[in-house]
Amino acid sequence: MVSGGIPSSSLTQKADLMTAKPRIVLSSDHADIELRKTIASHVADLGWDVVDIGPMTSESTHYPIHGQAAAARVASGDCQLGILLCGTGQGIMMAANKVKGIRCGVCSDTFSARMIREHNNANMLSMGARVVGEGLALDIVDAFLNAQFEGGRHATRVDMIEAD
Ligand SMILES: O=C[C@H](O)[C@H](O)[C@H](O)COP(=O)(O)O
Repeated sequence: MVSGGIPSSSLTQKADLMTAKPRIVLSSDHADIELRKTIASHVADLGWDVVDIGPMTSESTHYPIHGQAAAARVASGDCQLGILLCGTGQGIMMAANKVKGIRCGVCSDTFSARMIREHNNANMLSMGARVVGEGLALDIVDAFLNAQFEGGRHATRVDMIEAD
């Protein structure tokens, strides 16, 4: 079927793009998979397409595996943003930041969560599941998701981070 010279398949693809939800990847180690599931539900309620790559059990695991797997989803463009959890948020953040194109910060407060996007154009947020409680974690997530990169002088600095 052709409408106005444009194949209907193209129109469908365009409509899909216009209605597509932004996608976010979540991962953690074993420190608190329940908090990760709570965050996943919260972020889905905010309208995000949530890709929760686990782990799905609390069996002891290694945070570099999960941090780098999630980071790869962001670096590839499959997901726009990512949220990570481990005991402190530190180890999984370090692992994620080894992936080129990833700017991940650990946050225990909402001000930092806003600023890592406004100034640092962070594309991943990490939190310590043994540091923050559920209420604060959700506030931190909201602050991160609601903030926008300001560009300008901050873009110059982020470009310096990204330079080889
Ligand atoms: O930065 C590392 C994270 O906090 C880990 O979640 C933590 O080291 C795991 O410790 P454990 O194996 O004693 O649960």
